[in-house]
Amino acid sequence: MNLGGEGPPAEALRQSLRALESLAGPTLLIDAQTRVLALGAQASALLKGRLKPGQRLAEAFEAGLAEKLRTALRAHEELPLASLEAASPGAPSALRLRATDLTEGNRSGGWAIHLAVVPEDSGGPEELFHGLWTQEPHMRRLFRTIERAARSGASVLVRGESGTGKELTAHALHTLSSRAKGPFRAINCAALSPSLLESELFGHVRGAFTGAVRDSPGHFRLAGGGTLFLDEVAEMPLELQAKLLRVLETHSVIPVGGRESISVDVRIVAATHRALRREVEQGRFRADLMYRLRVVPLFLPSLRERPGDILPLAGRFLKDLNARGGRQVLRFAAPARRLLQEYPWPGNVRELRNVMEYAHVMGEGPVLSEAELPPEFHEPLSVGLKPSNAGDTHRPAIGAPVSLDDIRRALAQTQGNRAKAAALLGISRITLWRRLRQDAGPRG
Ligand SMILES: Nc1ncnc2c1ncn2[C@@H]1O[C@H](COP(=O)(O)OP(=O)(O)OP(=O)(O)O)[C@@H](O)[C@H]1O
Repeated sequence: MNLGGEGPPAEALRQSLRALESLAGPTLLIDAQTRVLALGAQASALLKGRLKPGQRLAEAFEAGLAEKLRTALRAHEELPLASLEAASPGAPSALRLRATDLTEGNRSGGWAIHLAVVPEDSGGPEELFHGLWTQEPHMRRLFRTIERAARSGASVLVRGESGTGKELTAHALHTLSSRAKGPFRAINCAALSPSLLESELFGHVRGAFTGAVRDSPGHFRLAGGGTLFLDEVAEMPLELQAKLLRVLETHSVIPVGGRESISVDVRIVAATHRALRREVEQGRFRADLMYRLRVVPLFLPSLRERPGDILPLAGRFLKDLNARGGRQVLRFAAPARRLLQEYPWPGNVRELRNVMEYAHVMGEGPVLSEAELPPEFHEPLSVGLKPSNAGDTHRPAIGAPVSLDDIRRALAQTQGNRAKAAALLGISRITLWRRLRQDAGPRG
């Protein structure tokens, strides 16, 4: 086994792998080029010796899976980043892969890949948990983690793409906590200008700025005894991050324009679609605040990563729509099922609900056909919505000009929400607005 000159001694590595396997199950380590560095005994047995150190993943798995895996690995997630299912050749079951990025700073460390066998029919028992429905075992395990985190009272950071249920999760954490009788307040840090966000969060005193005609308590005080949900926390400007950290450390706020600090008793649940660790590395987020917020990190998988949930969830939304009267949809036509299953769902469950509403209204009769699905289902993937992978694939390189196409894609992905689209692209709302106006200019 050649691990290169700098690697750990083979025996130490074998021991680490043994330990890893006893904690996380079958595990293998690969380098940045997806070449296998080492396999644990469990992984080796599971793969029936098909994969050997030195081999690339593509040599052991069918081409489609190797490509999917590479795409997921390139996305550079900090937590279990992808569950990829594929028929493992020669076996009646499917293999699920979860990868953890081992990169430290600029030094690419490759990935640890954890393997699990899932039965061909992975549809396990279903569960509806505080508005979140699933039949995916991984999601059900997440629900148990939410229950435990709720009881602990620790700060929770929820990570997931738009529409994956971050706010529902925050609400569940509140409802299941000892603060359930207190208020639940939510604020979207991407939707407000920095000064408005500051006064909305921390409050202001009368006369603090033009228009401040009376004192305002701010969300921290309004959420007293309860939970404050800070959505899209990564979009918070650095100076406000410093102020937020101070509030969390001192348990007190000083309203804008005020002198007195006022004590507050609030549990924070924060959410973001970004990898906070990467934001910290790039100087956009304070490391001390990240550690403060992510005492318990929770990762909500995208709908693409739990394809078994797509059709049952679509069916549930249709049932709700049928119950309103009017059209009664009883089943999907086979091509519609296929399109729903293959679509990348950049807007996740929220988008699925909207698509079902559209189709329910647009069509007639008991069978929902592919023609009733919205236009994006009939465009080639290259011009339609691509999987967003936490939105970051649509973010142009820093300093690169943002094209109108980038803006259109981001707007489609955020269902027309300009603040979120601008945040996704890493530009200000004003720049986004100007760019759209420039485009509209010649036409009127
Ligand atoms: N697992 C799920 N089961 C049923 N409905 C879901 C599920 N996940 C999300 N939804 C639906 O999607 C909607 C959006 O959920 P939520 O607001 O929690 O997402 P979010 O991740 O906070 O989105 P955003 O980041 O865009 O604010 C919910 O109102 C609900 O209808």
